Amino acid sequence: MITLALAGKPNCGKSTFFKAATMAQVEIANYPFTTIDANHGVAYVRTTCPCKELGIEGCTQCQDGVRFVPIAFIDVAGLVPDAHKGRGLGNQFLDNLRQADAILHVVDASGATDEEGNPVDPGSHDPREDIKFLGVEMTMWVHGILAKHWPRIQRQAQSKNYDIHDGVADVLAGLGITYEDSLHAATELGIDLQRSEIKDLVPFCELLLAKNKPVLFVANKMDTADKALLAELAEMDGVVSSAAAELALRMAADGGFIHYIPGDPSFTINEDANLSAQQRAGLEHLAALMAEHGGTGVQQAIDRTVFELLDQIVVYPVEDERHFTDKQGRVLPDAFLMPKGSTPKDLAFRVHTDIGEGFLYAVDARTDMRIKESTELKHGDIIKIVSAKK
Ligand SMILES: Nc1nc2c(ncn2[C@@H]2O[C@H](COP(=O)(O)OP(=O)(O)OP(=O)(O)O)[C@@H](O)[C@H]2O)c(=O)[nH]1
Ligand SMILES: [Mg+2]
Repeated sequence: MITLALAGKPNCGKSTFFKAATMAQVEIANYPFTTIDANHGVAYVRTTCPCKELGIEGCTQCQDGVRFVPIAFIDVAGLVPDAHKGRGLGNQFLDNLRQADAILHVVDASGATDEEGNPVDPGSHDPREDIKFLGVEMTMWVHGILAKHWPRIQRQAQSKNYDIHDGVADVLAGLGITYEDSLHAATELGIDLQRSEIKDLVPFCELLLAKNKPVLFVANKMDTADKALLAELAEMDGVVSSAAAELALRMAADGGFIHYIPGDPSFTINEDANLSAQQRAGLEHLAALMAEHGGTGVQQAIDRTVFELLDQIVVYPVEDERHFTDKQGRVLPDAFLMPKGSTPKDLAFRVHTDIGEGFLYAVDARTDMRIKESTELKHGDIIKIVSAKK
């Protein structure tokens, strides 16, 4: 499963974002290091369910044609500058980022927390200062891991059957870094690792990370941020969000007060909702905020990370290609996230190793035509796999 992690300095709203996205019970408070042990949960990527477009009745897998595909989500303890040297609560939290395919870097755009995450008057800290540090911490953490092993790797790489890139891949495998990643990064930088001193390998580590842990910048607390500053942050190719607003909306929807599908630009108040004047005013305030920004940004941040940074598509395997169902008659029962460039055979293996091994051919359910095993699947494809193994 695709795994995303939330990272950033303490008190910027990571757990609020996590709670809104997963509806898990987690601790949220206005002081640094509220979260110590990482929270793990399930969040969802939003996509359009093909059932509407195809006019298929009886889909129970989507809400009004909006389909949510699960991903794993991790909320990590706050990081402070020099965390890689053990500052703050140390670098063990960087370790939690290992499992993540991509990172959402949450920044408190309201400037209401200093660089250590302590509450300060809104606007008294410049959030632009918080943007760079995560990349620096992550790079220096990877550099630290490599440094620990560097003399041994260089020594071993003098032997014939052990290349220096094998050494890099061995110690950084936990981060998903491979032999090819190391080779490509060294080639791109024009460096010979065998002759490099570890102190000169910071750009190498930075490049390895850029390729393996893409980061989306999330300017959170937009509800209390300075408008001009927010516009500037939005220009930096990130997503502007209010995790607190999203959490309030999801709780209100859960309580039956409003109709809101996560990621929608607006919501409607249910007519029979018994709301106090204060609750109604709160919802009106949220509606105005969403109208200004086109939504709360929480779902948008997750979707952009998965579809743009990680280049995923959603594919629907079915067993009955005429009715778009499984054998039990359930409409579009599964939705799989797969990297762009995946083929029907990759999908077969994703369904089950046996199905992959017995792969015979695939049928595009929309056209009812056979497709080649090497055909590149498209976002929204509905595919029947025919396999010798059942
Ligand atoms: N105004 C506003 N406040 C927010 C928003 N998101 C979170 N907060 C507040 O920011 C404070 C910190 O929120 P948390 O979610 O605990 O932050 P965190 O990043 O998990 O903090 P640590 O676990 O300490 O690293 C709380 O008082 C939240 O209510 C937001 O979108 N807008
Ligand atoms: Mg937290």
